[in-house]
Amino acid sequence: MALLDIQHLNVRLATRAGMVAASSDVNLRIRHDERLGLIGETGCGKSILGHALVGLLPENAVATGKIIYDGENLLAQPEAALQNIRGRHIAMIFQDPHSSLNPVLTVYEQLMEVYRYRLKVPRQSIRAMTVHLLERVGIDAERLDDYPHQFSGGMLQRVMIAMAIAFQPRLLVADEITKGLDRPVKWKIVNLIREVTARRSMLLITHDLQVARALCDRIAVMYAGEIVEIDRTERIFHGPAHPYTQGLIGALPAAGLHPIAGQPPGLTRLPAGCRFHPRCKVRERACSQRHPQLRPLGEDRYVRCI
Ligand SMILES: Nc1ncnc2c1ncn2[C@@H]1O[C@H](COP(=O)(O)OP(=O)(O)OP(=O)(O)O)[C@@H](O)[C@H]1O
Ligand code: NI
Repeated sequence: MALLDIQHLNVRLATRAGMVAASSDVNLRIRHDERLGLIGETGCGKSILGHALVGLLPENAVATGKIIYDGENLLAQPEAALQNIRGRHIAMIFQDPHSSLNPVLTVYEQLMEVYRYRLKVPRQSIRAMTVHLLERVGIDAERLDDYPHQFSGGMLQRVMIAMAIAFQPRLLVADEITKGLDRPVKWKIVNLIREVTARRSMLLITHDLQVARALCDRIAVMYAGEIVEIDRTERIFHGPAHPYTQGLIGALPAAGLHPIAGQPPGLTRLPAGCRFHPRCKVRERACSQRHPQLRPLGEDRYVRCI
């Protein structure tokens, strides 16, 4: 059985411009001890999907379908139950440390807040636990009383990782955690993520296909709110089945940097038929008429193409 089973998830966001279809009939399983990548162009709904898993959707969101964890549908749980799951079972590493950390608190004070909120233990033990936690992510104990602005981007990302693993969650949702980092720092963070996810599951949301390749067992490709392909990582890179995935791989430097022509559709006005057909190089007449389903294409392989 999967650790997390997303079934027929639809997320709609009410905006002035109309309803944004951020997730459309998403079916996705995250297995035990698996790192699953989620890739796709900007605005295709990756972060909204990630937030749905931790019960942190924006107020204007309406979600239907099921997110099954431990036999329970998270979408049907009251906030109190979700608070118990968040952090302890499913934790998110947020995109931007600068906006997620409080600038007027030292790193120790922020981590203490994280612990104090959950555990009724004396201050002394919290200090020791915090030192231990920071050591796990490669930060010296002597930096404990520094403020966020005294840390580099890579070090702040380590603090964010520490906060996310503080309660040993079974699933980490990591959203663009290497964004904006210099190359060497980025690969150090990748190695740290590999270490801290050695015996847990992760959904890794990223634009960086090389990072996804280095970390993930399987990759799900999202386009205009839909999953269009799921496969084992190496097959995604060596023999992608969906023309959109082929386009993403073809846009990599190693493949000659050929971007996919055109833009993704706005999520308030989706094209009929296959959502990718206006940009697809191999489209046929039926592609503008029939909306393809995600269908199995061999073991562990799914594609949404006619
Ligand atoms: N709070 C919100 N209210 C209304 N629309 C939103 C809200 N948050 C996101 N959206 C819209 O939902 C869609 C999906 O956004 P999301 O942030 O999930 O995309 P993404 O794939 O994570 O993009 P990126 O790669 O740029 O982070 C976008 O069209 C976005 O404009
Ligand atoms: Ni995002």
